[in-house]
Amino acid sequence: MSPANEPGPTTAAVQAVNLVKVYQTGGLPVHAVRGVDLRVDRGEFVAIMGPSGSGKSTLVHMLGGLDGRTSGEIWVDGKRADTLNESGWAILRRQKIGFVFQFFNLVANMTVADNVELPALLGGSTPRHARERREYLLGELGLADKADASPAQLSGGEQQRVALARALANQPQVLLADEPTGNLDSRNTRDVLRLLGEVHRQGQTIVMVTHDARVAGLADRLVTLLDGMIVDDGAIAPPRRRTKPGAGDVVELRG
Ligand SMILES: Nc1ncnc2c1ncn2[C@@H]1O[C@H](COP(=O)(O)OP(=O)(O)OP(=O)(O)O)[C@@H](O)[C@H]1O
Repeated sequence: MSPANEPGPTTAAVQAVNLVKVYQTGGLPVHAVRGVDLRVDRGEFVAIMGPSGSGKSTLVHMLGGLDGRTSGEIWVDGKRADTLNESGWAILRRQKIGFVFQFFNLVANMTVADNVELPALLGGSTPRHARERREYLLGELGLADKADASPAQLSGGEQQRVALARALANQPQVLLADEPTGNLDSRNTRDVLRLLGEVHRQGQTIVMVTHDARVAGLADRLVTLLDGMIVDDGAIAPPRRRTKPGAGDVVELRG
């Protein structure tokens, strides 16, 4: 293990050490993640790419304790996390981790505003701070006028943006995002990317799975998975010409 990957009370927001996941399906093992070492420092924005089935979702689920590991270590904010039980993970998630996944799991009988404010309140924010944060996030995502709606009254793309606002409500130590723009049209994708860029500039650590090179181009660093292993890990060069992201944008690797 390289010194940069040594676990412990470091500056890492989240870290995997020799992380392995083997699913057992009908007696046949599926090696989804095969010994991944990944350290994400505070304030970094890491995009994870790779072909379908390469283990991207499994990796980020394990980093957030949503999927158990087969072996290896997970560290969150300098503390060992893989040894936690379910309730330990639940507390850690509430305090330190924000999630945006393809299934948004908004609470159906609560308004959009309450859905977004809840994690901040559970994390100890004052009601005023939770409301201000919610107003900021929904405003940035073009959803200010939906605050009093219920999730069922929203489109899929709107629900996805509410899920992002909820994940960021608590200013988590790390945001884990799995295809956060997966269901969005280009205008809504722009809103989401603008917000991710902005919270990143404010210091938010982000680990994001994406299939879209334009979305990955927003990150500082691109990690590529293949067959459950990291095959490339390098900094992303900023675009030479600062223009709006477009279909023809090329992501350059310095790695
Ligand atoms: N619950 C499960 N049970 C059994 N096998 C699984 C399970 N979840 C994922 N797998 C398998 O693990 C491997 C990695 O899957 P994973 O979803 O992590 O890939 P991915 O890179 O995120 O793919 P995609 O880009 O299609 O979302 C695949 O072979 C998949 O079939």
